[in-house]
Parts: sequence; structure tokens; C-alpha cells
Amino acid sequence: MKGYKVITLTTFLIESQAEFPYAKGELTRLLYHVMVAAKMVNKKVNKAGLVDIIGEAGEVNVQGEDQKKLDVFANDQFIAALRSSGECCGIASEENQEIITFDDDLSRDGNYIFCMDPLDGSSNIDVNVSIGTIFSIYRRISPRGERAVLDDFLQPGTKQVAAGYIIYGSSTMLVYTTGRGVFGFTLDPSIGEFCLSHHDIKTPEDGTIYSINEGNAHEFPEGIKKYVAYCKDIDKPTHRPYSARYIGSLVSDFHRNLLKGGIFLYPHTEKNPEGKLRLLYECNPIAFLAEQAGGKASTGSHRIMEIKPHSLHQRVSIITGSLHMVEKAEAFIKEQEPIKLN
Ligand SMILES: O=P(O)(O)OC[C@H]1O[C@](O)(COP(=O)(O)O)[C@@H](O)[C@@H]1O
Ligand SMILES: [Mg+2]
Ligand SMILES: [Mg+2]
Repeated sequence: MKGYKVITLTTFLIESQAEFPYAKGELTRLLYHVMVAAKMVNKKVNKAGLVDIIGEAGEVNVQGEDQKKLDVFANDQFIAALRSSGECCGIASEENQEIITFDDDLSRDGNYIFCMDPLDGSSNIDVNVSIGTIFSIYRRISPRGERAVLDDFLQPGTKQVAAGYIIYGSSTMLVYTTGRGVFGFTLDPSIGEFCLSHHDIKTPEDGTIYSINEGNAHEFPEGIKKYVAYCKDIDKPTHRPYSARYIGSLVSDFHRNLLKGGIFLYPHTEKNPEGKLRLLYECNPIAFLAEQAGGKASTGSHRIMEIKPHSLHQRVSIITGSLHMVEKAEAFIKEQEPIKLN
């Protein structure tokens, strides 16, 4: 039987580390523990209907959302794995109001902080639609050995040393970047290993898929309304109308568009005047991956990764995906901006 060349994520992490002469293996160990937590969550997700992981946890999180049992389970798994890595001195999580820091000396000496959306696409958990985990890693700015502080987390996305997501779908994949391209690993259940399946992913500069929740269309800013209308126009030479695809899990919508070409938009609306998605653990990691794959990520007018965060759970508008499609959407938004008179 024709097999495939097995390059496991563990091997890949170790070999990539060799490219950094001064590396001490700290980031490798941290990413290794992310992989371990992903496997734990994957095991639960795969049998979500059979085990007691469906439904509400009975708590409301800092976002005012009802926490799902799987939100809490994933949060706990990642916190435990990151702690035992000894490389992580603090965590910002969608499910926790404040930053999580550790008392043990080993973790306090950790050089990295971790921002995470432990379970993305919560509204899809109970209906067997793909969901994910999103993460972003920074070097701390506070001194090693001390407790991590809020400022360690309020760094612009350009300071990320690594970012990625795990998608729990028809297969389970871990996709990440350390600023040297984007790589995808698929979990092979028969050997329990994430194996390299997508080398140096590049997203097409143009695509024919647009992803936006049109249920909010009446609240879209004018520029977004115009861009969505443009996507629906009939114009053969430019392959329009584009196809509308919206899963409602950021990870899954982004992943599809990353591979096929496309654009994902979640603009600000009356309901969410700042936008819905969170800068630290949804938009910044997605933006880093998009840019590393040759795509783009903006608020419509500003590069997401240049935003200086002011709070842990800050929300922003996001437009991300294929380069030319994002530029087109930005042009429609610019057109609608009031002309500034000097
Ligand atoms: O239901 P809406 O308003 O379209 O929002 C869907 C978006 O909200 C999210 O579910 C928010 O993430 P969480 O599930 O992690 O809270 C995104 O995954 C998704 O893109
Ligand atoms: Mg999310
Ligand atoms: Mg979430």
C-alpha cells in the first residue's frame, strides 16, 4: 500500500529549532505541550454526542456568553498542559476575566505568554459542525522569575513569536507559524501523531468565496454593504458572483478560505460597535497566519497586527483572506469614508 512520508510535528519542531543556533528548545517545548492539549480536546470532541460534554456548563463567561461544557474542558486542558511545559508564565483566555499566572517558580521563569480561544465556534459544538482552538504566543516583557503582568499581554500582533489554530473537523489539523511560513499537520489517529500534510501554505491572491453573516446585513457599514453587493454582482471575467460560504466558526471559515482563496469579514455592527471577534486570541493569530500565507488582515482601514491593544478582551472588526479580495473590500470602505477637510 502506498504510504506517505511521515514527518511528525514533534520531529518538525525539533528540526525547525535547529535553524535557530541560540534556541534552547523553550518554544519547541511550549508548542509540544499545545499539541498534547490538542490531542486531549480532540478525543472529547470526536465523541461529543456520547460523553457528557454537550450543552451548557451553567456559567457565564467574561463575554456574557453561556459557557459550553467543551469551552470549560478545553480551557482546563490547555491551562494544565501549558503549566506543565514550564515555559509559559501567563495565559490570557477567552474564558477567564483576568490573566492566569502561576505561583510555581518553574512557570514564573517561563519566557512566554499565551493567548487563547480554547474553543472557537461554540455555537457549533452541539450540532457536529467543525470547531477549533486558536492561540498566539509572545515573549514576556516583564522580568523572568516574576509573576507575569497585564502589559505582557497588551503587545501589538507584530510581536507574536508564534500563532496557530487546531481545527476539529472531518480530520483534526494543527496549523501554525513562527514567522517562517505556515505549516499544517493532520492528526493520524492510527498512530496518534500530527503529521505534516500542508507544507508552506500560500493562500491564492484571488478567490471566489466570501464569508460573512448576512443576517447582520441591515447593520453593516456602507462600505461593507457595497463590497457584499460587489461579490454578488454577475461579472464572468472576474468569476462573480462569488460563492457565499459561512460556517459560523472563525477557524473553519478562515481555514477553508486559506486553502481555496476567499475573504472572511466580521465588521462592526450596531450590536457590536467595536466588532465581535477578539483582538488578542482570535484576530491577531489569524492575521499573523494570513500574512505569513501571503494574504492580508485588516479592520478595513488598519493592519490588525499594528493595533496596540488596550484590554484583554478587546474586540475589533476584521477582514481577512486573499490579498486582492481584502484590498478590494478596503477600497469600498475607503470610498465611503467622509472626506476630511483640512
Ligand atoms: O454567530 P455569528 O454572530 O455569526 O458569530 C460567529 C463567530 O463567533 C464565533 O463563534 C466567536 O467565537 P467563540 O465561539 O470562540 O465565542 C466565531 O467563531 C465565529 O466566527
Ligand atoms: Mg472564538
Ligand atoms: Mg471560544
